[in-house]
Amino acid sequence: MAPSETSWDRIAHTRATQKKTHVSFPQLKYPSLRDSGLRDPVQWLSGKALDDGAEGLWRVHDKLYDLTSFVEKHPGGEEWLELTKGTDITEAFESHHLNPIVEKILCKYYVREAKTPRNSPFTFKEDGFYKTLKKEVYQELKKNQKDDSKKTNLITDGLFISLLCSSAFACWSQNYWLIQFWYTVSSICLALLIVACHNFIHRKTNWRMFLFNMSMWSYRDFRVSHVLSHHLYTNTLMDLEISALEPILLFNPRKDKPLYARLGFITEFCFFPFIFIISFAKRFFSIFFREGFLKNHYRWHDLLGFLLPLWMWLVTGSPFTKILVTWLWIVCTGSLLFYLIGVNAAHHHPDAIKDGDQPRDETPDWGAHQVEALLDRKDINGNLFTVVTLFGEHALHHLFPTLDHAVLKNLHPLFIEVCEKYKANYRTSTQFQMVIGQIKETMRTHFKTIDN
Ligand code: HEM
Repeated sequence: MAPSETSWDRIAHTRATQKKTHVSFPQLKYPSLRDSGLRDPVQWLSGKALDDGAEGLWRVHDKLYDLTSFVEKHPGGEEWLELTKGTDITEAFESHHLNPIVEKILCKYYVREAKTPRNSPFTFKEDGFYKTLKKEVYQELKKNQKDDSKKTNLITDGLFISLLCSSAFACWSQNYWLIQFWYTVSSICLALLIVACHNFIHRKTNWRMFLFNMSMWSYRDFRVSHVLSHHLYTNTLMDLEISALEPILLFNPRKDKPLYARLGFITEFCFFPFIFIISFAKRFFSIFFREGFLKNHYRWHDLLGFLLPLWMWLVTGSPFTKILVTWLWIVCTGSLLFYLIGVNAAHHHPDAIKDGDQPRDETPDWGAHQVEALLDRKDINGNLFTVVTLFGEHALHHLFPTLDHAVLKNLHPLFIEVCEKYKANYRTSTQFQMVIGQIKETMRTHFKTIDN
């Protein structure tokens, strides 16, 4: 029998304080390296390797595979398998492939059974919500040949060109108000471009994903923090998009949340502007204090962010200081806007399950958990531009991250049908309600039970 509200509150608080297990999933040990060091993607992957029982190989469910000879052949690109060596890739494997042929290919690389239970609460039962939906989506996509993805490409390319033009105008202009105008346009274009690029980062290697680095952040890091962590373990203790912001911003409910964290919806305005630059600095300085970082994690595309000031200088010939100041303003304002869009998009609302809340099931279906951990915004989902630039169609995007955002709306009727069949807890909201929800969520200290 489920514990009453008071007993859940007490149990959850004890688990949260002891930090030995997850609060919502006590069968899992507290993630190694979660609360120490840089809280960056490399550390997250190292901690996961310690906990996953993959024995230096790749784990899928309870089997270990040696994919060394497959890495270069992987149609989705080498990077995914290179990054995840030594970890459990079950969630990534299940959610990134619709075509059942991948399971046959995987069999060829089987080595042995894993010795420990999986370090994840999620299940993928053949007749469960996610696998059923996946099979139906695969059939639906085969029927529906209309390819709208060109529109997403156009939106992304348009934002990139607008960023180049407006940043140059911001340097060219002499009039104070014109400078302010073009700088604002440029910052908005940068923030929206970075969100739009995220559509491409989830997929096989492609040139548009590199545009993400115009922010000074790294798409490679984002592949870990967003694609492999946030998307696969949404709102759990393994979600790096939550732990990386701690202890300044604490989205998971905790009884002992300090006042500064409860006021996170205000303090976030002070540090969101610097996250793009800080992310660049973290990667750059890691070269000097992390063994092997230069060879294993630093790449030529880490320098792409400097193309924007170089472009501004080449086309306008403005003095160095003017270029530097204008560019830094654009990057910092872009960072603020990007993060404000992100934290108000789907997950940070009291109705979305977080670690600490009582789960309906301690071993939930992965897809059902995704639906439970977010709210879709109906006013954003109606238009492709807002979907692409404001993280719209969030539920379907989480469930099928490799599909272009333009395709998702066609899958909605089928998605709702399967949600109803499996009683998945799909909810919608509006952008305004999400902003209010984010404020409440930063202040939330109580643990929700399944009845409230
Ligand atoms: C970390 C785990 C993995 C990730 C994140 C990943 C990611 C991806 C991505 C993004 C694509 C491109 C999908 C598309 O454009 O539609 C892809 C395709 C593919 N991957 Fe993986 N992959 C992973 C592991 C594996 C494994 C273990 C295998 C098999 C041994 C595999 C086999 C394939 C195949 C065959 C395709 C082409 C599928 C098709 O075209 O229908 N992947 N993968």
